Amino acid sequence: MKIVITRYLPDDVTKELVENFDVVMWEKENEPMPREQLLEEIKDADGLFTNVADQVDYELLEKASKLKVISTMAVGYDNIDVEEAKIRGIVIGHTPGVLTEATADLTFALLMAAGRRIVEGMDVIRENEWNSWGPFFLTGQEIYKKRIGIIGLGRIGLGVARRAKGFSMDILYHNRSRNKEVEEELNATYCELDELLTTADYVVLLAPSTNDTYKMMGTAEFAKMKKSAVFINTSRGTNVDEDALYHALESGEIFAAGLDVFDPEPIHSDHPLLKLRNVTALPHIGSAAIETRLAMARLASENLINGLKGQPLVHEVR
Ligand SMILES: NC(=O)C1=CN([C@@H]2O[C@H](COP(=O)(O)OP(=O)(O)OC[C@H]3O[C@@H](n4cnc5c(N)ncnc54)[C@H](OP(=O)(O)O)[C@@H]3O)[C@@H](O)[C@H]2O)C=CC1
Ligand SMILES: O=CC(=O)O
Repeated sequence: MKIVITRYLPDDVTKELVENFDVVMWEKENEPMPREQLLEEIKDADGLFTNVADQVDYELLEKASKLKVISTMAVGYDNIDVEEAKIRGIVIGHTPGVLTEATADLTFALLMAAGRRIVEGMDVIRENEWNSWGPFFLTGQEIYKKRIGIIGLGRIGLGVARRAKGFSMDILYHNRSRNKEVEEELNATYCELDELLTTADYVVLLAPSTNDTYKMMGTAEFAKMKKSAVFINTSRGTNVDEDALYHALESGEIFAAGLDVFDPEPIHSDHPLLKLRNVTALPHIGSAAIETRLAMARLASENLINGLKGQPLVHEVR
């Protein structure tokens, strides 16, 4: 059987794949296999090892007449046309859990960086704008004992909430359904989105990208937030109306934003949001800790091997 791997992966990750299958692997780690090549290679492939940046869409699936398993090295799978794959009997694997803590770390790092203007501080030094200590120079927002509102308190949201508890923060969350265990463990309070937006000092978005969450943060939502509030998005860029966010940040409707995800990705240095000093932006590195990425790659590999051997995947997208 043939498998296609769309990024270079180290030998210890691919060892078992190479022993079991004919492997076509793109030679670069940080650049995608060109779309034309992927569309060609997929024609006689049984398995695909992919990630958040490849579009596994109708066009690709139409060409993939032998494809049996799609394994993504990610928890989110909004880049895959799941419905179309299911119609074709293709199973899909993903990597929940192993990336939870690293992504929660990065989310909290962004929260602290945006709230306390950390990157802006470094820019000030680099640009020789540090003249003296000033009473209100680079003043940000406190974090300790402030209120955090988490939209989408699942695995990663829970990790963020646990970190917030360490900072004695008051924790609000909004999901479609309540999680009583989390409420007990963290003394977290469930509330409607409106209450979360109007009262939280830090609004953290961690819901998946779905039809329901598409641009769920827009003009009306940012207008409800406090002027001193900080918005953090480590979910997906599609969940946010970026024009509305730009306006809210530029006009001072909200204090700052910390963003790891954009729509589309990658963004370039001329992106309007990057012109704002109150934006801390990262290139989609939520799970980018070395141990985490290795665990994700190994899990994605296991999913692929199991699927092609006709065994249950460790984590199947249902
Ligand atoms: N920046 C990065 O590098 C990374 C980003 N991610 C993103 O984080 C997302 C979350 O991952 P993870 O925590 O593992 O996923 P989970 O499925 O564990 O959590 C998602 C949570 O979102 C809630 N949710 C779903 N739909 C809505 C909605 N319409 N409104 C409010 N809440 C909603 C769900 O609760 P309920 O069903 O009750 O609504 C659930 O608790 C991923 O889908 C991915 O997009 C993940 C890893 C790394
Ligand atoms: O964005 C990353 C993911 O794992 O989902």
